[in-house]
Amino acid sequence: MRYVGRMLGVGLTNDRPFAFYRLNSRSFPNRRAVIRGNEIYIANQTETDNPYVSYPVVKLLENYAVVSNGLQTVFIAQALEEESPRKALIHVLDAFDYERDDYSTPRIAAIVECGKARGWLGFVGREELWVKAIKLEEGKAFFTATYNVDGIEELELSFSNAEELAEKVLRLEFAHPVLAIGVVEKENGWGLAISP
Ligand SMILES: NC(=O)c1ncn([C@@H]2O[C@H](COP(=O)(O)O)[C@@H](O)[C@H]2O)c1NC=O
Repeated sequence: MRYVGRMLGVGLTNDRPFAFYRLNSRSFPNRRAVIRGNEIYIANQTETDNPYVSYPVVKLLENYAVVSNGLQTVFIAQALEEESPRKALIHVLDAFDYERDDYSTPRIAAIVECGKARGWLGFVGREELWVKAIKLEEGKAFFTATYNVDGIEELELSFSNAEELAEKVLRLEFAHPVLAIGVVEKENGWGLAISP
């Protein structure tokens, strides 16, 4: 089974944008996701000095939802107060750059906007930095990942709420699943769910 490390995506269902995150991990499988107000944190449960395994993974703003695999989540959210999603991703991913670990693990990020059939994905690795605005299509998701995904891939996803999205994402066939998070635009804001 393919190992993609951390993966995140954006999509559209029932005319509303959604985003998801799936944490796959070979080295640090003992992790939890914790909702605190309008943010979700990944908390590693074992003793380590690795600085990359506990981090804010989701931040919700009134009009945007930001998802990423590291500390950049909060900086992207902050940049969105002044800049477009495209500029926010370019500036923050360029500033943070890839992780200085044994794998030069890329930093990845996604943004969706309330009421818009548009999403943004970004990636910074050792060899490349890219940001793409994506026209979302009903029933489809577009995702990227830290390892073994070339750019952006598509998959079919249909669900009726954030819980079901998180469950379906966790069932996708990629190796070493730990947890999944669903973020869905609702009538009055964002819905969040974590699986398991
Ligand atoms: N964000 C994360 O959840 C995360 N988990 C692991 N990493 C980094 O990636 C390295 C490889 O981890 P793994 O073997 O679990 O794929 C880890 O040593 C760590 O530096 C992460 N950094 C980026 O994805």
